[in-house]
Formats: sequence, structure tokens, C-alpha cells
Amino acid sequence: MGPFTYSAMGVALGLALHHGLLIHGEWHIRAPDLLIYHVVCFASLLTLLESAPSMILGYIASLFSSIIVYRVFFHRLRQFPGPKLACVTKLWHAWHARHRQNYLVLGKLHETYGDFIRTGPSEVTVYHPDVFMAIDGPQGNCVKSDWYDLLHPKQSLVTARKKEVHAGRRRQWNRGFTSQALDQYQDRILPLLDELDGCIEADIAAGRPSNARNLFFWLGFDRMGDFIFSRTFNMLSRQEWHHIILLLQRALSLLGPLSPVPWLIHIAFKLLPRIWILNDWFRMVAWCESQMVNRLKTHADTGKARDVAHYLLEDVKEDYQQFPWLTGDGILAIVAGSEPTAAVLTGLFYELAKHPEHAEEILREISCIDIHDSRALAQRCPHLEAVILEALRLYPALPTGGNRKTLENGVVIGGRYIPPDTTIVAPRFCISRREDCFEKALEFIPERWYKHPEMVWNKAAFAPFGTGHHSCLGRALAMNDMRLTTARLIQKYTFTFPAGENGDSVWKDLKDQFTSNPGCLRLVFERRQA
Ligand code: HEM
Repeated sequence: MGPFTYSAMGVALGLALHHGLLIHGEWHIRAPDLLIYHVVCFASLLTLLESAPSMILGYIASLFSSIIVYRVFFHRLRQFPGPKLACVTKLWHAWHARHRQNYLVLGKLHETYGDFIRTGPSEVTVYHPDVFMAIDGPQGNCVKSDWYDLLHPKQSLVTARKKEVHAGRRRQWNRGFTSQALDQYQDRILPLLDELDGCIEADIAAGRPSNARNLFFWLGFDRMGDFIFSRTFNMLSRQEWHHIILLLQRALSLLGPLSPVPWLIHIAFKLLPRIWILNDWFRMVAWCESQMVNRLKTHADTGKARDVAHYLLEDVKEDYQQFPWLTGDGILAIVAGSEPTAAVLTGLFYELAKHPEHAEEILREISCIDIHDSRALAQRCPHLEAVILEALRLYPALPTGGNRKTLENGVVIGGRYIPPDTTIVAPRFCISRREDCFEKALEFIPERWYKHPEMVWNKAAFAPFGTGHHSCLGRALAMNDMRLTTARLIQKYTFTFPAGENGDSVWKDLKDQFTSNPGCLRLVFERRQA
């Protein structure tokens, strides 16, 4: 056989692989295996066959041409507008998101292409405010997208993709979030707020500005450590980062550029686990695992109020098979619980420093209220509540994350049909800033949430905690923590930006790595006169 025949065989193989296999189902988890098989096959062919290069070239050329032609001209999403490269490969997205600012990338695309954009071969980004209800509401005909296989083979509540599996696990988690459990958790934050005060007092005494962003992250992680494992990271008391949290933050930065391309995440995790930041990821996973194992060994609670592990481990005592859930759930709980609250508080205090009149209004509200009682704060301080809601709108904790995938019937959003097997991205950051949903959408106007409801034109655009059966389990806890923290700091201090600073790095340096990671916020605190 001559080189031409080998080349024709390669072409036939390429077409067969694409149309017979790759075009059907999901391949992201198998991506590392596919890569390895190819390298091994090519190497073997090159050793055994003289005409191997012709065959391999024919194979590669036909495989990629077939993929490109199919995706551009025949794909079910071909009618949706979008950048040309996006319909061919998601690698263009990883490139554009390399600075971890995917919310800006998607914001620019919205200006050019409108509300429904094809941002990947099988992906549509939807900016229509009805998207949240359509994908997660009671009629929602979607499941979590392939991104959620991130921890595979480990499982966790947030990454469970099968509806019935997720529902079962959520029932277990729910036991740790009853109103009785929440009452106990409320008291556990108060000592941490004293420590937060301690850090600010130390800064005042030293005559230096406080790094408010860091303080809120320390508070968030200390709070979650205590809440989940009954063990704080002692960052507020030591006034420094815990090494494992630094590791975790570095590891999470991977999710900025890689989140748009789940198959690349699996290749990186499986083939390069010891390299660069990837190594941090695995050390972080091992650490979370060890915390859960330690907590499992101690069995008994620490004497204080119960932590979440108490409820999750109850079942493990009966069924050790559930242990694979716990590492994933440990990571999830620490990340899902601490980063979002810290990010929103950072945005909130940036806005209050820019608009101190809102802090003064809150001070008036809390003047005759026990600020350690989050229920009283919720019921009797409408401006405080509105400030938190407005911060959640402008600084969503998940700026673009939370992708879903349509099932066999597809889904209709704002009158537009999205076909089956399509990943839907709903970028909260862009949607909650839509000028046709909120009057003066880019401005911080808390009054829109109680005094001037006419400034909210379409409330569907506001879903900071998600909607329906996948919505945030920690919503009540997070709201309580934000009320208690804000009230405490406002009652005790006034705060401004240091001379020559305007705090804008909070949003200019904001990184989107599934959760939002705001830039630096430095504030000069001053004790209020009694
Ligand atoms: C301001 C603070 C917070 C915001 C804005 C927020 C937002 C969200 C959002 C949007 C989701 C849906 C994620 C998705 O679709 O993949 C979510 C899920 C979740 N959040 Fe939060 N969150 C916050 C704080 C917390 C806290 C303090 C906890 C406590 C542990 C928590 C626990 C969870 C859990 C367990 C889930 C997964 C729920 C499920 O899949 O059934 N969150 N959160």
C-alpha cells in the first residue's frame, strides 16, 4: 500500500471517530484518556509503519475539518450569533478569560451580539432576565453543566449533576440549616466580630489604614472553619493569612481561565497534577480531606453548639460509603460559604465609604436596636437590608458561574428556544446591571429596594442566591452575617479611603474565578465618639 492509501485510511478513521463517537454524549472527563490514547497510537504507528506520517496527517486533517465544518454549518446552534471562533472551540474563551475577568469578556460580547450569544460549540450565553427562572425554576428543564464534574470522582452537594442524587444530598444538608440550627450559628459569629474589632483597633493604634478586603476574607474563612469543622483558621486572632487559605486562593485562581473549558481542567488535573498551581489544588483537596477525617475521628462535638459536620457525619457513622461525599462537601462548604460573603462585604464597604450618607442612615436605624440580634436587624432596619441587597446586585458572588445544560426538550427563555444538550451560561454580573431592568443600573441606590420600588423594573434580573432547588443553602446564614458585621462596624466606626485612594481597585481588579474575588480595599477607621 502506498502513502495515498494510508492517508485515505487516516481520513476515514478521523471521520469515523468524529461522527461515530465524539459527536455523541460528553467527553470532558475522558479527555485525558483520549489524549493519552492518541499519543500512544501515534508513537506506535511511527515506530511500526513507514507511511505512518501520511496516515496521521490524513487522520488529524479529516478529524479537525469534520469538527469545524459540522460546528459552523450544521450544528443545532448555528442560528445564534457570536464570535466566529467561539462556535469552533472553547479555547478562544480560555484565552480571553486568561486575566480572570470573564464577566468583562461576556459584557463586551453582550454589547455586540445581544441577549442570546453562541459562546461555545454547544454553549449559549443568555442575558435575558428570565434565564434564572427558566433554568432553575420549578418548570426548569435543565441540569448542572459539565463544569460541575470539576471534583470528579469526588462528589459534593454543589457539584451533584443528577437531580435525584442532588435532592437526596440536599436533604441531608438541610438538617444543618434549620432555623434552630441557624440561631445557634448566629451566636458563634459574635466572638469573631470581637476579633475583627481587635484587628481594626490594632490598625488605629498603629496609625495605619486597615486592609478591609483581607479582614472580610479572614472573617469569612474563620467563620466557615468554625461553622463546618468547629475549628477556626485563627486568621483574625493572628492577623495574618493561614497558609492553607493562601493555597486555596491560588488554587481557585485556576478557575478563572479554565472554567470556560471543562475538558482542559480534566487534562490539566490528570496529566499535570504536580505542576505549578495545580499542585496547590491537590494540596488543598488533601487538606480538606484531612479536616473531615479528623472531624470524623473525634466523632463527638466540641461541646459548643453543633457544627455542620455534625449533621453530615451522622450518616457516615451508619454508612461509610458516603465518605467520598465528605471531602467534596468540605471543600464546597469552605469555599461556597466564605468567599461570597467576604466579596459582597468588600463591595458593600467600598460603596459605603464612597457614600457615607448610607452609613449614617443605618446608624440612625440601629441606634435603638440590639445589634447582636440579626432578626431585629432584619425586621427593623430597612436601609441596612437595602444596602446589602444593592451590594449583592452590583457585586454578585458568582459573576458568571453556575452553568446549566438543557435536557431532551430544550428550554424557552424570553420567547427564544434553546435546543437540547446546550450549555446555558447566565452571567449574573451583566444581568443584574441591565439598564432595562433597573433605573440607573450602574449606580448604588439602596432606596430602590424599599422606598422607591419603581426603580426596579424587572426583579427577575436579581438572583444573587440562585433560584429553586439549586439555590444557595446558606442564604439566611450569609444575610445574618452581613447584617451583624455591617451593623457592628457602623455602630463603632466611621471610615474613609486613605489619602490619595478611591477604592476603585475593588472592581478594577475584581477576578472572576467561579466565585468573585475583589481587589484591594483599604479603609481608615476612626472610632465614633460615644
Ligand atoms: C453573600 C453570600 C452568598 C452568596 C451570594 C451565595 C450564592 C450562591 C449561589 C448563587 C449558589 C448557586 C451555585 C450554583 O448554581 O452552582 C450557591 C450555592 C450554595 N451555597 Fe451560597 N452564597 C453565599 C453564602 C453562602 C454561605 C455562607 C453558605 C454556607 C455554607 C453557602 C452555602 C451554599 C451551598 C451549600 C450551596 C449549594 C446548594 C446546592 O447545590 O444545593 N452559601 N450560593
